[in-house]
Amino acid sequence: MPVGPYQSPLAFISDVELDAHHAAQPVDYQAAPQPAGLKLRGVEKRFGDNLVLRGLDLDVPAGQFLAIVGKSGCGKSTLLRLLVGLDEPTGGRIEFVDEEGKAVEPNSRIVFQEPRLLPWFSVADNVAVGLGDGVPKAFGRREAERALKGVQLSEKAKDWPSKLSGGQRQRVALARALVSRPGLLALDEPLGALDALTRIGMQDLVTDVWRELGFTAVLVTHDVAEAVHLADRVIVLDEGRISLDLEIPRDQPRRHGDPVLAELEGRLLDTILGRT
Ligand SMILES: Nc1ncnc2c1ncn2[C@@H]1O[C@H](COP(=O)(O)OP(=O)(O)OP(=O)(O)O)[C@@H](O)[C@H]1O
Repeated sequence: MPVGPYQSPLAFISDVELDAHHAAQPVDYQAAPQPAGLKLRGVEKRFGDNLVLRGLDLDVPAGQFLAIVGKSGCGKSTLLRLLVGLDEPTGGRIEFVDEEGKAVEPNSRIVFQEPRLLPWFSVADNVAVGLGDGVPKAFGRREAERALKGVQLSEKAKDWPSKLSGGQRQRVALARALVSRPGLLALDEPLGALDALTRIGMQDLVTDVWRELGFTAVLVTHDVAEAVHLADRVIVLDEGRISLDLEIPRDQPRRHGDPVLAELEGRLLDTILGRT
């Protein structure tokens, strides 16, 4: 990604879309977080001749944890980008609703597979970037500390990102997304680059922050076990359509290897691989 010598540090983030996305959304940071549910009607996305999403209808209640799985190239990231406003549908509409079904303006954030931290900012300043421009410094510092505490990384606030492990960097990226108390959090394979044990720890952390903060979460993952472990509901995308919509029970603690969850994982895999 080319970064010219005279660009401001924040221009780098604009290049990776993040800040452009944040800057586009004026947010009242003092307001209580308001989970934003989703209402998709006939959502279509076309890139030239390539019709990637073919008229999706989907209702996601405010506060739900939805996971999207499917073969590589089926349109998962494309859908996620539409949900957070990084791109626009070429047909249909996406509406955001509160818990009573009333229309709301969502405060949405996204976490990518790569943490995309600014190497010349401290960990705390990287988190404060998530508040956008124009917030008072003391407020930014306080909120960054709060968000870092939420991802159990308070002791690293003053460090440079280069001193952190991959898992810690991804926790900073999560804190940067959460610092503005989003109503909708999109997660695009956020744990995909982590080793297996770090990944399990991060899965538990994501569950904890989701429970505590109450935002609507939409996770894209290649890992059906991860989808089943984290989400209330998993949808399978296949050639631009939803081929399975599966509710995942939360009536007992979720353990890796649980036979009920394993059966659901099997159904998801069979659907993705066309074995049904
Ligand atoms: N900006 C773009 N311009 C043109 N085509 C695009 C663009 N973004 C995505 N596509 C195409 O849309 C289709 C779906 O891509 P997308 O990244 O959404 O798939 P995915 O399911 O997330 O894949 P993966 O699991 O490999 O990440 C692909 O055919 C891709 O080439």
